Amino acid sequence: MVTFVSGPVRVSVPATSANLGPGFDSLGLALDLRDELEAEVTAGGLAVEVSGVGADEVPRDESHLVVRSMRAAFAEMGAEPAGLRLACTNVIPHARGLGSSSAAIVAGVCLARALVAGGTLLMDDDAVFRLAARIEGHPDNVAPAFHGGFVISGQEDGEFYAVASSVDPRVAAVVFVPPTPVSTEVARGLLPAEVPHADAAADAGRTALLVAALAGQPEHLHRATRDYLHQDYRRPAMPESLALVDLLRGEGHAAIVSGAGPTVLVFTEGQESGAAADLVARCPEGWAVHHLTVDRDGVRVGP
Ligand SMILES: Nc1ncnc2c1ncn2[C@@H]1O[C@H](COP(=O)(O)OP(=O)(O)O)[C@@H](O)[C@H]1O
Ligand SMILES: N[C@@H](CCOP(=O)(O)O)C(=O)O
Repeated sequence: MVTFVSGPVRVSVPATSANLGPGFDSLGLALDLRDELEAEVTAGGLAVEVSGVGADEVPRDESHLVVRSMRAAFAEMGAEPAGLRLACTNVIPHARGLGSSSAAIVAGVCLARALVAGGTLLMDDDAVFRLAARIEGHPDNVAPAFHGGFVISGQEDGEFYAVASSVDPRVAAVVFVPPTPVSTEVARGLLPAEVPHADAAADAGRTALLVAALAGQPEHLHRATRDYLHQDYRRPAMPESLALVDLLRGEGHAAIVSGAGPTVLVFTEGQESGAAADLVARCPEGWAVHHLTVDRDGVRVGP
C-alpha cells in the first residue's frame, strides 16, 4: 500500500530556453531563474496558493498545471492522497518562451514523487523525465528543467530520451522579455508540415556546430545559432522579437528566439562582460531584461 511522507516537501525548478536557434524540439538550456513550490498531503480537499508572475491568470482548481502533473505522477505510482495543499511562488514569465509550462510540469511530478514514501523506488529519474515530456508533448524544455545544463533530447519509437552535453563556463545569456505573451500552442500552429531539403540540411549542420560551440568554442556561437526551421515562420506572431533578433545578429551577436518566443535570447561570454552590460542597456521600452547564468542543477527537491 502506498503511504505518504508527513509534512511539506519543496522543489525549485529553473527556466529553460529551448531550440537555441537551429535545435528545434531537441536542444534546451537551463537558466538561473527559478520557481519555488511547496506541497503537502492533507486530510481532504485541494488548496492552491499562487504568488508572483501569472498569479492572476492561473486557475486554483484541478486544472492548474502543477496539480494536473501531480495527479498524473500519483496515478503512475498508484497513490491517491486524501487532500493536497500546494503553494507556488512564480518567477518564470508565462507564455514568453522561457519554459514556464515545463517548469510547472517537472515541479508537479517531482513534488508528487517526493510526497510518496519511497517514491524514487516507484518512479526513477527516467520515469519522471518521460512522464513530464509526455505531459508537455515535446522534451526540449523538460529535459534541462529536470537535469540542468545543456541537454539534447528527442523521441524514438514513441519514447523520449535525453543526453546531457557540456557548456563552456564562459557562456551566459541576456534575455529580453516582451510584455505580451504568445502561447507555445499558437506559435507551433504557424509551422509548416514540410520544409525544403536544403533548409533541413543547413539546419542540421548548424545544430552540430552549436553543440561544439557551447561545449568550448563560443566564438562560433553566432554562426551556430542560425535557424532554418521555425523562427521566420513565427515572425507574424512576434514581429518585434524577430526585428530585434535581426538587428542584433546584424551586429554580430548570437541572438535567437527563445523557445517558441517571443523572448529574445542573446548568448554572452561571462556574467561580468562589458558586452553583456551594453546589451542589457538596449532593452526595448516596456520589456524586461535579465542577465542569466546557466543553471547546472535542474530541479532541486528538499524537505
Ligand atoms: N507555474 C505555473 N502554474 C500554472 N500554470 C502554468 C505555470 N506555468 C505555466 N503555466 C501554464 O502554461 C502556460 C504557458 O505555457 P506555454 O504557452 O507553453 O509557454 P512557456 O512554457 O513558454 O512559458 C500558461 O499560460 C499557463 O496556462
Ligand atoms: N520546441 C518548442 C519549444 C517551446 O518552448 P516554450 O518555452 O516556448 O514552451 C517549440 O519551439 O515549439
